Amino acid sequence: MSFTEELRRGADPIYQAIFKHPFVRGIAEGTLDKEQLIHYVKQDFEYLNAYMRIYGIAISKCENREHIQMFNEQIAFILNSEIHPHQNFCDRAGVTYEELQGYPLAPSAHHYIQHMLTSAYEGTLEDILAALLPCPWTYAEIGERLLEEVKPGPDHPFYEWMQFYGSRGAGVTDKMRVLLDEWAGSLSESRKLKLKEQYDSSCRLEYMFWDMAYKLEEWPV
Ligand SMILES: Cc1ncc(CN)c(N)n1
Repeated sequence: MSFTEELRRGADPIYQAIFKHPFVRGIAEGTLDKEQLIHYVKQDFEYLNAYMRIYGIAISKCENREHIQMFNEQIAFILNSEIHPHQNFCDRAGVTYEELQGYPLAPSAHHYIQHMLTSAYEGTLEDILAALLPCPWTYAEIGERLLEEVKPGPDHPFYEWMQFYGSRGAGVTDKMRVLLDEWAGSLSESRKLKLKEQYDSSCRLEYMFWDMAYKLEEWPV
């Protein structure tokens, strides 16, 4: 079993909890409230901004152009393509995308971003990949499962969202996995354990991000 297969297997209980989360079920059933969609997009716009900055930090640690190009392509993907699922939620909520931009982070989004930033500033490229990987991996699996289960037509309120994440194949997930498996091959068991902690924390924070959007989480004071 490859290192990233081990990571995925170890985090399976978290993946299963994500698949059952009421926000994810609400996408499948088309039952999310306007406020929940708006809260998600406000937070995810900032999350993806941070994610691109972390790619930038990763680029600063790359030793060759092939790896720089990979991270660069992923920044372009977020800027040019990952606006579509946000637009789907905005259309359903009856708001413009622009009016949901520039809001402060809610606690769980803040925690997730700080976790990735710590990996990026204190760690190596392996640490960064381990912390970043659950983002594309969980969404690809959610999208594939929802397409398979719901078989949505264009009249489903979240048709574009499901198509976007469910029909891209493994894409960026596979690219990151190939690199992480290659690099992990020469690491000690204790370093691999540290990477597993990075990965598991991001999986848990993916769950918390959905929960934050569903419950309209804000700072209590
Ligand atoms: C929190 C989060 N995680 C993952 C993704 C999918 N790139 C996202 N848009 N937002």
